[in-house]
Amino acid sequence: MSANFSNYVKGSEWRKRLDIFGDHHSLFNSDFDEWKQQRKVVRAFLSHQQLNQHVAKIIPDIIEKGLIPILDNLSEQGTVVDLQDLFARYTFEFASLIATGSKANCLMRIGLAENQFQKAIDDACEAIFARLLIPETFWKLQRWLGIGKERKYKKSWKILDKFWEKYLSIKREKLCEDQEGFNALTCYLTPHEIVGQTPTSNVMRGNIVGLIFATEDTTSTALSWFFWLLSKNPVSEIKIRQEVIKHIFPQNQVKKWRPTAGSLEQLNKLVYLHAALCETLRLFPPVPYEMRTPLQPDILPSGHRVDQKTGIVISSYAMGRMISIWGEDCHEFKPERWITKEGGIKHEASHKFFAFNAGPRICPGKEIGFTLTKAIITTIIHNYHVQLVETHPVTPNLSIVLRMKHGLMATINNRWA
Ligand code: HEM
Repeated sequence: MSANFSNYVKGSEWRKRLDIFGDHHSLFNSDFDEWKQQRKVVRAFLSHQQLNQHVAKIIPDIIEKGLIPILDNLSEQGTVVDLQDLFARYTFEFASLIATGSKANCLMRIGLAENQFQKAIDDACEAIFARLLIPETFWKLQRWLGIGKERKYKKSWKILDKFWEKYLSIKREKLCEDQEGFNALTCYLTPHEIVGQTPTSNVMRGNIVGLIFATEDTTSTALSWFFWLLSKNPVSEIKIRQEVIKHIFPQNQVKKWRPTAGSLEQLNKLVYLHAALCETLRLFPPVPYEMRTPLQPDILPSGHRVDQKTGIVISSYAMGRMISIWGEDCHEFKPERWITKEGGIKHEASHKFFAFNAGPRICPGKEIGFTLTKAIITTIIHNYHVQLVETHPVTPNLSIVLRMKHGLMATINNRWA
């Protein structure tokens, strides 16, 4: 993935199974020079100063106006909530704003309407997983007959197309009076200095839908497993609460905490929280495996010989649980393994900690992902007590994203009420 990157491509086998994220010109499905070009654009976008400023504004805004009223209400009513769904709404709200500038308003309608984008992505990811397991002729036959997971895949495609058309028409109408801050779609349509010429509608669709998926699904999945792991390791929750109090309220005037544009920086001081997040991503990487095809025969570091006919699957889920990589205690949740003797964050090489991929195709949204997760975790842990429903089954879904099959049911209690 790193040392011989150019020999290991996503290739046509990947593309035909994940075609919902665009063709061979789009970021997620391209290789070679096409990918380099798209990658340059997405990197420039994600590291742009204007985006950083926008992110610092919208995260506190979504939490204050969308999430906190819901959490307060759940606490007052004593209602059970599916945290996985709630997290997906929070991250979708964010993803929609940075990708298109449009508000999704899906935190307003909780309990009333399903998040259609999320449902379409979930169904598509399950169908893609099936496409990887069953013979090609079989899923192609299912697609032709419009049955099974292929029926859902087709429906998902239509829903995502509808979202895309809506985004595009809103944007085209409002382009001149765009007050929604820095977002990828405006950059594509303007065209912005980081994009150059406006790409085809197909490429834009693939990249925008892909960006929303990459932002939303990964971070909400990480959040769900984080709270599940914390429920099994209450000492870690206490440590995070103590750390928040120590660093955010140094004068000991402990009170409610809401993130503000200025306060997001404070989250970087929370070493134990960062360690607990890395530990979650080690044990439950939202993207549980990567697939590649070699262009030329090669010998893997393991000694295995591979050639053009070898489909390579690298399981980050398995890697996170290997004694040879993480030691005898690899199955334990131990945030301490990420903390140096001096109390700083211990950085692990990406080929060891593979949750964000490794090499040139490493996730370009890693830092934003950490900010997004830390802001909501700190808000929830400091202000509320989360009690998971003990009897509710928690199992991973069979999909290309490691979501929970039945969600994560919990009750919420406001600590300040
Ligand atoms: C916990 C959070 C996240 C995790 C675990 C994660 C993980 C990954 C992984 C494993 C890949 C490689 C997938 C592949 O092989 O195609 C990837 C790609 C990508 N991620 Fe993330 N991601 C996270 C958050 C984000 C966020 C918040 C953003 C955007 C703000 C983002 C944007 C992207 C993009 C654009 C790519 C495609 C890069 C390329 O193909 O060159 N990710 N991510």
